[in-house]
Amino acid sequence: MSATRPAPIKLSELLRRDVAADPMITGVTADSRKVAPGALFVALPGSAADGRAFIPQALSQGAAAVLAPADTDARLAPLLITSGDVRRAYAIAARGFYGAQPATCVAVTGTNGKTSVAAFCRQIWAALGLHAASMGTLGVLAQNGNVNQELTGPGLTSPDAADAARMLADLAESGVTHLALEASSHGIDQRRLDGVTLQAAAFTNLSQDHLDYHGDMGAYRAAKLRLFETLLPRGRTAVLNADSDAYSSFAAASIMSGLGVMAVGERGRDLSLIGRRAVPEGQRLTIDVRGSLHEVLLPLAGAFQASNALVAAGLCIAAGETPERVLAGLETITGARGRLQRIPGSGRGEVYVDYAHTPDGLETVLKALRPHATGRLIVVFGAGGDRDRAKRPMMGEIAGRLADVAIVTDDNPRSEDPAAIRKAVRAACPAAREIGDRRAAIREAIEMMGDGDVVIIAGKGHEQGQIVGGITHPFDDATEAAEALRLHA
Ligand SMILES: CC(=O)N[C@H]1[C@@H](OP(=O)(O)OP(=O)(O)OC[C@H]2O[C@@H](n3ccc(=O)[nH]c3=O)[C@H](O)[C@@H]2O)O[C@H](CO)[C@@H](O)[C@@H]1O[C@H](C)C(=O)N[C@@H](C)C(=O)N[C@H](CCC(=O)O)C(=O)O
Ligand SMILES: Nc1ncnc2c1ncn2[C@@H]1O[C@H](COP(=O)(O)OP(=O)(O)OP(=O)(O)O)[C@@H](O)[C@H]1O
Ligand SMILES: N[C@H](CCC[C@H](N)C(=O)O)C(=O)O
Ligand SMILES: [Mg+2]
Repeated sequence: MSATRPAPIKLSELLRRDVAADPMITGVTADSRKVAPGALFVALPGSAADGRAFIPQALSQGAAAVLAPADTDARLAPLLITSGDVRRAYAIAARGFYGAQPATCVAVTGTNGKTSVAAFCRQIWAALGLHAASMGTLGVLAQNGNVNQELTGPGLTSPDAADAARMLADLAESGVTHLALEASSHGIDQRRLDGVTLQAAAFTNLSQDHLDYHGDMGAYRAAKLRLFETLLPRGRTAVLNADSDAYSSFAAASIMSGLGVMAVGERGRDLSLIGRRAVPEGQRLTIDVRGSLHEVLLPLAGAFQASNALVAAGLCIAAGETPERVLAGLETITGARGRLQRIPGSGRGEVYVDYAHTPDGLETVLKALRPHATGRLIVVFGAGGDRDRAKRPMMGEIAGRLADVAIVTDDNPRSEDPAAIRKAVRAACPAAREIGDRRAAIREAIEMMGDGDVVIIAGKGHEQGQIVGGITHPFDDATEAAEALRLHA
């Protein structure tokens, strides 16, 4: 991606407050290793380290000023500015420094479906002739007509605030006018997107994930609600999936925050899904847009993709496009990489790679594929290390109940003992097979696949590595599945 080099700006202008001295600031970063002369270093207390420990390093590398939490010792830096919400101050300063952003930015939050919704928005806008982009788990993808460009590769779902501000400025400079961002609960909680001006925001669903970070579902929901309560300016539109159990709390919070609510889904009153029929090319949707009926051929399978499609359509409408044009755009979309991705190459059954890594995601994808299996439904899955442990038996129970054959394998054990993770998963599906080596597990599933069987390889989707200890070993489910299909042709 082209590196935007904004002009230096006075510290007082950047922070919009009086300061003891007013140097010209040449960069904004929360990482001491990236400090260049003239930078504003933002010292953030984090989960693994306290950024204040790196103030001496930042100063020695030429930091012109330091922004830090309110309780920071003033003697730590010659020019120290404090803030009661230093992460928010960081995001706003980064935005101020980099300046530009695409004119229309929308954000989507929810446990599952963010990547899909962001990808759908980008494609709908591109189908309407707009220069569009998406930013999230798959990186930054830009689309202008039929030209697709991967500007950055997969990384955090919501990037660090300074990275996000720089990428938004780069996108604006390259002519992108419409951007859909994924807002992860970590990202919202850590204020990574507080500098982005949003035209609309959406919510897909809320189910269990990330309790290792948030502690309980109330705190997890509160993080997601912050997108509507704090980040989306009053008067704008919250696009909410009315089929989610959490809909009413998101609708109430949005109304209390002075937002308009666009309710979408089978129970949605604004974009209402009144009919859905599977066809070989995907599914035919009948959508009621405030009294006018529209037929849409969505070229994707699965009820959850219809739900994501409605949320994406709602966002594009809330951001200014007409329903007719947006619904026509839906007919052109393709699925996001690694989300219910069909791997070609078998005359016997069907093989899919999918990113289901939560209980609800796994249940949803198994239910979506069941109608495709005239034979058995075979699932290969695991659970991530250093992540929410309560998910493990829940995912095991779901696989045991909804699949005919479940194979428990490894999915990024990280610092944990892989066998212990598999044991926790299998506690709820004792009949499952256990094959720790993911390649062997995939080969076993494909070897046993017979006519009419469907194999689903869940959990890693687009990921290109298996993280064991601190090492990422190259690994790609789609490549492995294709190779296994070749071996067992
Ligand atoms: C728990 C978590 O979210 N951590 C993220 C967070 O780290 P942190 O603030 O806790 O940072 P830390 O490592 O404790 O360090 C504190 C501060 O010291 C600074 N530092 C550190 C070392 C040094 O030498 N110099 C220095 O200045 C760091 O830059 C940081 O500002 O901020 C960092 C910078 O933005 C992130 O890289 C880091 O992501 C870690 C690697 C991570 O794995 N995050 C995952 C859990 C995550 O955020 N996932 C979400 C959700 C995915 C989903 O949707 O399911 C995502 O948005 O991707
Ligand atoms: N609306 C939905 N409801 C339930 N499950 C879904 C939905 N959309 C997608 N999924 C499942 O969740 C998986 C992840 O989908 P997607 O990547 O779009 O979600 P995400 O919210 O971006 O995830 P992450 O938090 O990891 O970024 C999919 O592969 C699918 O199995
Ligand atoms: N954004 C999610 C992705 C999980 C993907 C799965 N493969 C795993 O490693 O658990 C997380 O970081 O929790
Ligand atoms: Mg995502």
